[in-house]
Amino acid sequence: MSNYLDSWRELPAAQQPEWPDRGELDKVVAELSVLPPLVFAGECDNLKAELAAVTRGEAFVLQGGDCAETFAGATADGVRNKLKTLLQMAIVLTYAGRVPVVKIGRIAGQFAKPRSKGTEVRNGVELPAYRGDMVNGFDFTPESRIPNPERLLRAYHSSAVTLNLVRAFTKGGYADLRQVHAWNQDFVSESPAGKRYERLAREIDQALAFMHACGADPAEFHGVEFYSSHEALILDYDRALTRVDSRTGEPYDVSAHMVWIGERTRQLDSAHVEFFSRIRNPIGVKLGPTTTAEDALALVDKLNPDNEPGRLTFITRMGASKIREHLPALVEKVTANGAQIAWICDPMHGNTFEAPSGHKTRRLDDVLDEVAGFFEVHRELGTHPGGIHIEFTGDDVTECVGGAYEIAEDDLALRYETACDPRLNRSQSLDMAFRVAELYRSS
Ligand SMILES: O=C[C@H](O)[C@H](O)COP(=O)(O)O
Ligand SMILES: C=C(OP(=O)(O)O)C(=O)O
Repeated sequence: MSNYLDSWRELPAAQQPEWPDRGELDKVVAELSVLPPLVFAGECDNLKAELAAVTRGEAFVLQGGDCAETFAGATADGVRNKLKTLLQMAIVLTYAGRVPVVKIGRIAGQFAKPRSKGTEVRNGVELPAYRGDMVNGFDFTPESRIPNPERLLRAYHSSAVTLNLVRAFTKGGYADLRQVHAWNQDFVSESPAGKRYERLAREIDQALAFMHACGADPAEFHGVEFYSSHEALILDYDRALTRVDSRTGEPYDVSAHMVWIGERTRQLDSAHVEFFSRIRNPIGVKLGPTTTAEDALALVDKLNPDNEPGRLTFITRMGASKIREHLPALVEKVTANGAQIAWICDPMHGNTFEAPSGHKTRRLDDVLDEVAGFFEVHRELGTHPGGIHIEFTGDDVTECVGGAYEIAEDDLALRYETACDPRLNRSQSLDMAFRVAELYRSS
C-alpha cells in the first residue's frame, strides 16, 4: 500500500514549501504518520452519500469558512462564531430555499495557501510569501517566513482542537433547532439581514411548536451533521495522515472528511491529482475560467473512473464577468458524458481585486452576480446548481465591500484581519444566504 500511496512523489508538485532541512521534515512526517485520525473513514463515506444526493439534485452544499485558518484563531469564540454563521446560513437555505443542506466547513485543517508569487515586497524589502500557518509565519520578518516543519504538527493539533469544539457545538445542544434565536444574538441582530433572519426564526418556532404538538420530535432537530474540509496542498502532511480503513482496506486521508485540489495544482499529470486518485474521500477540484471541457473530462477519468456519485465535486470559480461565457460548455460536455458530478460555485476567488489602499478585496455585488450566473447556466441546461463554496468569518470584519452596511473601499482598513484573502463578514454572509435561497426557489 505504501508504494501505491506514494506514486505522486515521482511527479511535479507545485506550491510546496522549500523546507530548509529535509531531515527535520522526515522526523515530523514520521510522527504524524502514527498520530490518531482526525476523522473516521465511515464519516467520509457518510459525506460521500450526502454529496451523491447533491449530484441527484436532492440537496445543496454550503461549504465555507476562513480563507486561511490561523493557530491563534483556534479559540472557542472564533470557532463558535464561524459555526454560528454557517448554521444561520444553512437554516435560511433550508427554510427559505426548501432544500436539505450539506454543511461543510473550510475548517480544522485549512492552514496552507497556494500563492501567485513566491515572494512579497514591502517598502523595498523582499521576503518569502506567507504560505499559511502550516508552513511559515505571517509576520514580515526573515525568521518568521522560513518554512518550519514543526508547523505541520501544530496544524494537526490545532485541527484536533477545532474539530473537538465543532463536534461539541454540533452534537452538544448548540445546533439544536430551538437555538435559532441564540445564533442571532450579537452585532448581527441589528443588521437588516439579522432582522430578516429573526422573522424567519419566529416562523421556525411556530413550526416546531406545531410539530411538537403533533408528537414529532426527530433527532435531526437536536443536532446537525457537520463535515470538515481543506485544500490538501502540502502533500507530505496529507500523505502522513492517510490511513488504511480497517473495514474496507481502502486508504482515506483522515485529516478531513473532504479535501480539494486548488486551481493552481489541478494539472492532470501533477502530484496532487495523482495523490487524490489514490484516496477514497469525497474530493473537490477547483476549476477556473481557463478550464476546458477536455480538462474536466480528463479529471473525471483520473479521479472518478468508476463514476461513483458523491466522489467528485467540481467547484467552479470563474469570476462574475466570465461565468456565463465559460461555465455552459463545461457543464454541458461533462453532463453529456454521463459523469456524476456535484457542481458547486465558489464566487469568491474569481472576483478579487486590489483597492487603492492596497487591500485585497471583493465586492459583494460581484459575488452575488457570480452565484446568479451559476444558477442561470444550470437552469438553462436543466442541471442542478449543487451548492456554494465561500470564504467568511463569524466576526464583524471589513474585508469585502458592499452589503447592507455599505462597506466602502475607504472602510477596509477599519477591521481588515484576514491572513490571506478577504472574507464576507456575518451580515454579508446572511445577506448572501437569503439571496441564494431566493435563487434556489426560483430555479
Ligand atoms: O486563497 C487563494 C489563494 O491562496 C490566494 O488567492 C492567493 O493570493 P495571492 O494572489 O495574493 O498569492
Ligand atoms: C486557493 C484557493 O482557491 P483557488 O484554488 O480556487 O484559487 C482557496 O480556495 O483557498
